[in-house]
Amino acid sequence: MREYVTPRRQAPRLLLPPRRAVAMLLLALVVAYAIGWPLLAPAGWAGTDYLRAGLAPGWPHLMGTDSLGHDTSVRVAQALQVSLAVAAGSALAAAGIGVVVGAAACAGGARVDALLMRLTDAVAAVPHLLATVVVVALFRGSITALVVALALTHWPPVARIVRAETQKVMASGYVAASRVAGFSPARLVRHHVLPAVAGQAGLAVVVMLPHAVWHESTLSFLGIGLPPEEASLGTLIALSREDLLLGRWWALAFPSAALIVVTGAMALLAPAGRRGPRGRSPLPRYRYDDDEVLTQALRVDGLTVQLPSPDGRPRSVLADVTLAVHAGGVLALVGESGAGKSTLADACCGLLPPGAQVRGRVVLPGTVGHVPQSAATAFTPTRHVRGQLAEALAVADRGPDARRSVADLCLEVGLDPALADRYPHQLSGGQLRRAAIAVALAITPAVLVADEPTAGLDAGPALAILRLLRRLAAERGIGVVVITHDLAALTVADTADEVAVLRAGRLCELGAASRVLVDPESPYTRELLAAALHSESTAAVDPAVDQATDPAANLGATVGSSSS
Ligand SMILES: Nc1ncnc2c1ncn2[C@@H]1O[C@H](COP(=O)(O)OP(=O)(O)OP(=O)(O)O)[C@@H](O)[C@H]1O
Repeated sequence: MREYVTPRRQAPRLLLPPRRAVAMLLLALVVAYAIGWPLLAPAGWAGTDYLRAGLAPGWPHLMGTDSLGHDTSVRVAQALQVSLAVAAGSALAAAGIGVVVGAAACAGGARVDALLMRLTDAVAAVPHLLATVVVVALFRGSITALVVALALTHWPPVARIVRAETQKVMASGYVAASRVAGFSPARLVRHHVLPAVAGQAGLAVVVMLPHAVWHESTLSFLGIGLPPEEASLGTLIALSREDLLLGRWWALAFPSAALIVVTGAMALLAPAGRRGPRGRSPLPRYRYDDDEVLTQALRVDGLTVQLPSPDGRPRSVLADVTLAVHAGGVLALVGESGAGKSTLADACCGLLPPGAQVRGRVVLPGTVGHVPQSAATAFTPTRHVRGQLAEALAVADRGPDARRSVADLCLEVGLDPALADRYPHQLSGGQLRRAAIAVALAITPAVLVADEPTAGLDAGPALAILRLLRRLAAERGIGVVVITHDLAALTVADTADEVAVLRAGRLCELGAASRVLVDPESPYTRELLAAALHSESTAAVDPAVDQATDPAANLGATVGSSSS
C-alpha cells in the first residue's frame, strides 16, 4: 500500500534563491566599496607618504599601509575597480563574440558552419593562459589589451552552446509552425532564437566573470598584466612579497581576501541545477501501510490542489475531489478544457509542478503507469523505440512479467514489433500512442493513467485505443483512468465502467457509465453530452474503419498511415 499525502503548505517562493541573493548582496557591497571608498577616503591616502610607510592595521588605517605609505584599503578598492572592469568587459565581449559566431554558424549554411566550427575548435585548443600572455605582451600595461586578450581566448564555449541551442530551436515544431505562418527570418530570430539563446549567453557571462578576475590577477602577478604602479589585485599580491619579508602580513592578506570574496560571490551567482522547489523533489512522498487492504486500484480522497498563477499567488485547480478506480475497471474522466483533468492525473502520478499546494490524499496499492497527453514526450526523440521499451522493462520490478520481451509488450498493445525499430517521429499518431501505453505497462502498474490517449486521432483509431485500454484493464486486472474529451466514443462503445465529470476543478457527477452517459443527473453533463453527440466525430465513426484500426488489425501498419 502506498499513500501520498502532502498536507503541508509550502513557504512563499523567494524572488531569488538564498545563495544567489547572498552573492548579489556581497557583490553589491564589493562594488560600493570599490567605487565609494576611494572617493570618501582622505585625499592623501592614495598618494606616496614615507612618514606613514609600513603601518600595521589600526586607526585610522584599518588595513595598514604599504612600503610607500599608500593606504591598503584605498589600494584594494582601486584594485577591485580594475578587476571588476576587466571581468565585466572581457565576459561581455567573449559572450558577444560567441553569440555572433554561433548564430552565424547556424545561419550561414554548411560551409560557413564547418569553417566557423573548425576555427572555434582551433581557438579552444590553444591554452588560454599562453594565448593571453602573447596578446598582453604585445600591448603591455593596458587594461584594454587584457580585455581583448581574455575575450579572444574565451568565446569558443559560448559559440558552441549558442550554435547547439539555435539548431535545436530552429528544428522545433513551433518554429516550423511560425515559418508556415509566414514569419520572416528576422522575426524568427527575434521571437524564438534570441529568447532561447539569451539565457545561455547570460550564463556564459556569469561563469566567465570569476574566471576573468583570476586571469587578470595571475597575469599582473606574473608581471605581464598591469604595471606595478597600477593597482590591481594581481600587482598588489606580487608587490606584497617584499612586505612579507619585513613581516607586513596585511599587504598580502587584504588583497587576497578581496580576490577570494569577489570571485566567490561571482561564482555563487551562477545558477545551480535544481531538483524541484528549493532543491526538494516534486514527486510525492509515499507511506507504506501493508496492513490496510485496498479493494480499489486507486483512491483519491478529498484532493485539493492549488497551482501558482503568473502573479505568484496560488490558484485553486482541484477542490475536494473524491473518487476510486476498481481493479479491472475503467474510469473515464471527462470535462471541458481547463477543468483540471490533467492536474488530477498528475497528482495521481506524483507529477505536480513545483510550487503546487496539495491537500487530501491519493492512495495506491502499487505502481502507477502514466501515458502522457503528448505521446511523443514519453520517448527520447534520438533513440529507437525498441531500446526505450527494453529499458523500461529492465528497470521495472516486473515480478511474474520478468521474462516478457519487447515483442510481447508490442503485441499486447497491438503494435507491430517491427515498428519498434523506428524512431518515435517515424510512427503515426496512433502507433505512438500504443508505444506510449506499452512503456507505461512495462512497469506492470496497478493503475494506468492515460491522459487524452485519443487526442488528435480520427474516430476509428480513437475508439480502437479506448477498446485497447478496456481490454488491458480486464486482462491485467489493473485500474485504468482515461481522460478524454471524446464523449462520443464513450457512448458508442462500451469503453468505460464509470464516468467522472469535472467542472472547474470540482466533481459534478460520478457514476456508472451506463447511467451517466444515458441519463445524467447534472445539467452540465447533459450539456457536454449534447455537444459531443452533435459533433462531427460522432458521425465519422465508421464500423469498417474501427475494425481496421483494432489492435490486432493494426499490426503491420506503415508509417505512411499517420492518423494524427
Ligand atoms: N503548471 C501549471 N501552473 C499553473 N497553472 C496550471 C499549470 N498547469 C495547468 N494549470 C492550470 O490549471 C487549470 C487546469 O488545467 P488542466 O491541464 O488540469 O486542465 P484539463 O482539464 O486537463 O484541460 P485540457 O482538457 O485542455 O487538457 C487550468 O486553468 C490551467 O491553466
